[in-house]
Amino acid sequence: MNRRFHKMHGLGNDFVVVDAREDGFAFDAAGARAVADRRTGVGCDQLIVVGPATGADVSMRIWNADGSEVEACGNATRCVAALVGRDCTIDTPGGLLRATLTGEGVAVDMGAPRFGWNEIPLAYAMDTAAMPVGWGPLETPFAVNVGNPHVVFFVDDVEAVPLDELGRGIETDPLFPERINVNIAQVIDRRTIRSRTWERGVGLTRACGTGACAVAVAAIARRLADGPVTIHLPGGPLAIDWTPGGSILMTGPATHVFTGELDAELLRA
Ligand SMILES: N[C@@H](CCC[C@H](N)C(=O)O)C(=O)O
Repeated sequence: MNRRFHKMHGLGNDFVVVDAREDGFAFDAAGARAVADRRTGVGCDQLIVVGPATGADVSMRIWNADGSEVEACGNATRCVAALVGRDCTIDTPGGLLRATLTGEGVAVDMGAPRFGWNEIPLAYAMDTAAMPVGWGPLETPFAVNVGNPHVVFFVDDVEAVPLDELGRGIETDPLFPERINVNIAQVIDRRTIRSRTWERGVGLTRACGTGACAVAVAAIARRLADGPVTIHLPGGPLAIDWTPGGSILMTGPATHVFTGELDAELLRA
């Protein structure tokens, strides 16, 4: 039997969203890879399954294009709220999130960031606010877990960094036992930052919502910026607010692109 899906975007971060609130249908790694494959499947950065929940309005599961199941996806969280069509709570593997529909998009309370080396996680103890490590021109990153693991490198010009060449080596470095999302950030002024992300399990994407949260937290914690900060990603801007000790608030658009059907063959992958 074919299954309906929604192609949705969060600033060009590209999702296949399956609404399984009625039957709780789920994928496995092979099924997720088959759907995400841009040659033989539908193609997406992440496969998202919205399911029933206890203690929340809905649940959300997230698979990267390589089939890895992960804890958080900021851009897809806004898409799920837009699909639900009202303010809602969303149970994710990274924690319970609250989403509010605004006039122009969706605001999500992404919870409090975590900074402990074993909470990122890293393979061994070190200062996560200025890690004494480097890969080529990228040095001394800030590490933070915003539901999923990120490092942020501050650079002079995000366009000048060959993130396509450096990303995979950093993502898979043994220093990161669960791999890592890699962000580069250029501070324009205290309320404006440009950023690009190499996503764990995907590669370069047009936008990464949790990446934008990580960049804003890193910039505010290093006293390079003040919240609220606008993070300019290749796919467009996201507003992020955070006060040390508090939760991260992410506000941005969620776009419904089209509705389609997953071929039954793909579901048997
Ligand atoms: N696109 C996402 C992040 C998706 C998960 C990430 N690749 C990971 O492996 O943690 C976002 O908008 O946050």
